[in-house]
Amino acid sequence: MAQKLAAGNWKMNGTEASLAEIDAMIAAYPDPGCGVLICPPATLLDRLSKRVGSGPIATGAQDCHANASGAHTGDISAEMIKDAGGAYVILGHSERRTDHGETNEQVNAKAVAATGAGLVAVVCVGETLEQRDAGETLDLVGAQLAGSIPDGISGETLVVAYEPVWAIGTGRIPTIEQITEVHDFMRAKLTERFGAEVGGAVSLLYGGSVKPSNAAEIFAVENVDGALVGGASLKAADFGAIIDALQKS
Ligand SMILES: O=C[C@H](O)COP(=O)(O)O
Repeated sequence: MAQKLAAGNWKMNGTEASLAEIDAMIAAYPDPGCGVLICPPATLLDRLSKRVGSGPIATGAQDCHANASGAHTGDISAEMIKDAGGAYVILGHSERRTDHGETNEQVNAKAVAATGAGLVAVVCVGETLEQRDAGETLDLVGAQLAGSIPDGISGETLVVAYEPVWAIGTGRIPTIEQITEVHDFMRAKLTERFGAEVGGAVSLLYGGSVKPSNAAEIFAVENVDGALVGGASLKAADFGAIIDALQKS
């Protein structure tokens, strides 16, 4: 059975002062009944990891290089993330695929590096509005899953996030039927490739304009095991309300 996970992606937001939001969240949810993950910018990962200690909040990074070390200015490796206290790394986010031209093959290599270093890879997939309007969503998501996820993963080493590009930061979410269709499809594809045990154990997150006001209906979808939250993860009150909705789902 897949773990319920509320994951916050702070993107390129946050300084020392932002860590106070985490204190507020720990105080409000000392024992959340679901997994909670925060992926701050790399500059805060070590500080945040020390702040949350061995408590219920896990930390992670937003990207890693496929190599363990070397001449790659500006990049960080999976080993460095682990060393900074991170347990997860987001890979193939649409903002990386768009801003940095990341391909499925590169995401796959990064996932190999991440899991090899003992991290959980949070692999992101999702269509643009043009692709949805052209009826290409399932083909695109299927190709991203096939290309970005390496062989040999398990429910303990992989999380998949479905994030329609047109829903990210726009306040617009797909219909519940559309979310259901894609999540059922992803579960079926993972099961087909990795078998029922692994396919059923991979947490499938929905991401894109998740807020306290829409979280409960999204979490009611059978194959939605949680959310990858951007903007609403920056404020303890909003992210806390999303955690609360996930606990109750
Ligand atoms: O990684 C998170 C997603 O891109 C969603 O961002 P958002 O919640 O701000 O729409």
